[in-house]
Amino acid sequence: MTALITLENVSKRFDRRDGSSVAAVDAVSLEVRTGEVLAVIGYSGAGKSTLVRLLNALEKPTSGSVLVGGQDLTKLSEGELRAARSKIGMIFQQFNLFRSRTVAGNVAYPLKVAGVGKAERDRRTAELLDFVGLLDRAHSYPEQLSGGQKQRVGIARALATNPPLLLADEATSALDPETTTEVLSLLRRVNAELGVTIVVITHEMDAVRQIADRVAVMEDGRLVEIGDVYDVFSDPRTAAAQRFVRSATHDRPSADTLARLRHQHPGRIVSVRITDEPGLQQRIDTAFRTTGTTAELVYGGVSEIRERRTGSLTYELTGNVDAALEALRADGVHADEED
Ligand SMILES: Nc1ncnc2c1ncn2[C@@H]1O[C@H](COP(=O)(O)OP(=O)(O)OP(=O)(O)O)[C@@H](O)[C@H]1O
Repeated sequence: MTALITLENVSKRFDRRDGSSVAAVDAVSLEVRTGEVLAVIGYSGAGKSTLVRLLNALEKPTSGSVLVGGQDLTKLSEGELRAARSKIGMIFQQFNLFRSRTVAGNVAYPLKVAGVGKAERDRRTAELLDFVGLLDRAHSYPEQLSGGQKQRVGIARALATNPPLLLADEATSALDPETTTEVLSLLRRVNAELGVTIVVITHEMDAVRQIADRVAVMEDGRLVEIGDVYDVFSDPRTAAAQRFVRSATHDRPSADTLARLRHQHPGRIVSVRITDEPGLQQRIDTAFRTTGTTAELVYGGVSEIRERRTGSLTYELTGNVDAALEALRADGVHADEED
């Protein structure tokens, strides 16, 4: 798969008032593949917004290069940058719609700026509003719309000039969970039906789970983990990714739940990772049976990511628990004793 965006060893430092400086983005190398949905996650201050501003050339890196569609953004003149930016659609948390323009006026605006004639503008605007399901609201004003509808207008407007790339900066953070799901499924259609590559910046792991093909985890300006969303969810490698996954999946007991489980169950509490490997349940049962261990299922959850099974089951084990754990691990089953 070819790369639409390549970041090579990109850093962005900002000077602070006290004379020190902060690396908002610190030596990040990253490829965004043509046609994928890549989610970039991280807590507040991790450097996500700065990364987006580097991708659309609103910031220049202190060092490193940013290639979009083979063009090094750091080497372009201001005129060339404007042209490059017009090939990148953007949507925002606060929608950033023009309040004084109608829905159709908002969507047509980038076409007007690009010098597209009225007839073609009207045709394209209607086509986009139809795509996002808002044709009947063409003459409404933004303030007459719900948050989800506003974001759908934002998406239509971002796509007006047919950009191959869409950047979504916290695009669902102001929406309730149900509306979030609607907007995310629209973005999935934008990707699948229009072939637009999408970079989603978010602190919401649930959004990642619903939309992304791959996920990149940022912490203190650095890219600490990147992988297929299934792999990162089912086997997060770094502490930062583990924290995020825990926040979105509730298949492992929380500290409170664990305390209660311990109170009710005197045996040892062990969580086993569930993946989509065939025959996994049978292998788990065999490890318990052959070691004479009694297993009582006390907690757990199994769900799907990208149509693949993932989750965790927590057992109270009594009997020869050490031998059971050894048998599980020897068979490649990931088992953690809860501490
Ligand atoms: N223009 C700036 N001047 C000085 N420091 C900045 C500037 N922009 C960002 N920073 C600093 O860089 C770091 C990363 O900020 P950034 O906004 O990119 O993080 P973020 O992950 O997007 O966080 P949030 O979700 O809160 O926006 C922070 O420490 C921030 O204070």
